[in-house]
Order: sequence, then structure tokens, then C-alpha cells
Amino acid sequence: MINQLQQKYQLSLLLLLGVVAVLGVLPFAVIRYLEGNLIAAVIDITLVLGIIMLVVYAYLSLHIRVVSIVIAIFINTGVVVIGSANGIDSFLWIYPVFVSTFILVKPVEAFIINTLAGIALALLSDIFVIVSLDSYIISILMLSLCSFVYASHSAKQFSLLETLNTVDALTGAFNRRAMSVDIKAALATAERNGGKPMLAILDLDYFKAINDKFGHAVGDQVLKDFVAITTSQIRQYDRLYRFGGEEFVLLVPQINEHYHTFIQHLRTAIKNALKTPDGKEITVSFGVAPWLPGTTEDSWLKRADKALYLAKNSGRDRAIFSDE
Ligand SMILES: Nc1nc2c(ncn2[C@@H]2O[C@H](COP(=O)(O)OP(=O)(O)OP(=O)(O)O)[C@@H](O)[C@H]2O)c(=O)[nH]1
Repeated sequence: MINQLQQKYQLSLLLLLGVVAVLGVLPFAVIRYLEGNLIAAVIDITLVLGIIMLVVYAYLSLHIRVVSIVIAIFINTGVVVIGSANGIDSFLWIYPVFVSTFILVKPVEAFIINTLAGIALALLSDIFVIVSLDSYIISILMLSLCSFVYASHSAKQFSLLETLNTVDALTGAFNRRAMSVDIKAALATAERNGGKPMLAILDLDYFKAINDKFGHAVGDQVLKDFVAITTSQIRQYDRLYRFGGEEFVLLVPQINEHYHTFIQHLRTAIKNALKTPDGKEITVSFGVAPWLPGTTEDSWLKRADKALYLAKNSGRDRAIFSDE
């Protein structure tokens, strides 16, 4: 989910860069050719074609991160080559290329790539007889530093946006939107690779009575405690989502033959740790549905919900498995 948002954003930036490369660099290639500067024209054309091909590949393959890194290295290499081959006019391209690098890759990576390109250009170019080396170093350093600060700030804002978009504000569990995306991904992986994921709906027992007796604020705290306890018991790639109210969904991407034991252990661990303010244990009912071939998001949730209904109706504080 998080990555999807970022991927779409990064892909739109790549497409924009492709357009800028065509509109911004192609006319120069033609001008260089008409001026008789064949080497510069060939380098410009190579740069434009290279960027177009990489952007198209990113669009088709969705290997956006890798392609972004390749393009960043490609345009920095290009600016070093053309800057040292063609003198001051092409040398000035280092400034837009440096800023583009920060759009393409992570701030630290951009800073490293830019520094290497900046040093290479300083060593290879012969324009420092007319341009002050000090001014060059200070101006590209200032540009990189400003871009670094701006790119780092944007990355932080992006991460905040992702959190707001995928996390339930009260409990910190993932929200339904994230759940739906992750379920679809788990189903696709299971169909393709033959793994076996599992989905369970976890519902706190007699939660209304806790609200009624201790108030809504205590009820809220119980929900937060439930998420903290459950999250501490599950593995790194297992995910907990707030389905609504006091109902949560647990998605386990890969189960083995011991998954009944895992669920019973989790249920007991929650019961032992989750308490009302007067120390009484709070129990949870589970409806568990391991993946079966042909499962859809809807049928998976329905099977888990049916199992949960049975768990509630047969006394609560238990797990019912839909494969039984
Ligand atoms: N404090 C608090 N209460 C909530 C929240 N969302 C839903 N609830 C309450 O959760 C309660 C759910 O009640 P019921 O659906 O009857 O479930 P229950 O009392 O747990 O009964 P069983 O599930 O049958 O064991 C309702 O009183 C809702 O008002 C929330 O965000 N905070």
C-alpha cells in the first residue's frame, strides 16, 4: 500500500523527466548538429534516447526504483562527458542535472552521486581557466545542500502521509484501506507461488459492557492495549488491521502445519495480558480462515466471519477454524 503510493508518485516524476529531456535537450542536439559539432550532438541524442528508453522500461516493468537509480547515474555521467567535451555551454547543464538527481533517488544517494560527478567534472574539464574553481565548488555544494534539505523534508512528509493513509488513528493498527490492498496482494502471491496465507477476525468479547461500566476512554485504552499486545505476539510480516469498532483482522502471509497452536497461543497471550481497570481478564473470539484455492477477498472475509459467529455463539473466548 505504502509503496504503491510512492511508486505512482515516482513514476509520474519519471514520465515528467522524460518529457523534460525530450523538450529540453533535443533542441540542443539539433543546434549542435547544425553548428557542425557532431560529437556534442551525438552525446545529446544518446542522453535523450537513453532517458526515453529507461522511462518506458520503468513504465512497463514497474521496476521504478532501480530505473530511477540507473537514470540518475546515467544523466550524471552524461553531464560529465558533455561538460568536459563541449566546454562552458554544456558544462552549465550540471545544475539542472544535480537537482534532477534529488528528484530521482534518496537524498543521501543523490548527494553521493552528485559529489562524484562534481569531482569528475572538476578533474576532466578544462574550463577552469575561465571559471573560478572556488565558485564552481561553492555553487554546486550550495545547490546540493539546498536540494538535500528540500528532498529530506519531502521524504518525511511523504512518510507522514503514508502513515495517515494506512493507519488507524486510535489504535495504530493498519486500517481497512491497507487491509484490502494487502489481502489482494496475499491472494495474488498465493495463487502464483503456491504459498498458504491465513486470515483471522479477532473480536473482543463483551466490549460494550467495558464501555458501559468504565466509560469510553477506558474502552479506547483497552483497544490500544489489545493492539499493542497482539502486535508484540505476531511475527514481522504478520499484520493487524482495525476492521471496525472492536473487530480486527490478522493477516498471516505464510502458515505452516502448526497454525492452530499459533492461534491458540496468541489467544491465551492476549487473555493473560489484556485486563479491565479492576483486573478482570478480557477475552477475544477468533474466526480463522486459512487460504484455499479460488479464495477471493470477499469469500475469505465471509469464511472468517462465519467462523467468528460460531465462536461467539458457542460461548466466546475461543477460536473456530473454517477448515474444520
Ligand atoms: N471505546 C470505544 N468503543 C467503541 C469503539 N468502536 C466501537 N465501540 C463500541 O464497541 C461496542 C461493541 O458492542 P457489541 O457489538 O455489542 O459487541 P460486544 O459487546 O463486544 O459483544 P460481543 O462481540 O458479542 O461479545 C459498542 O458499544 C460500540 O459503541 C471505539 O473506538 N472506542
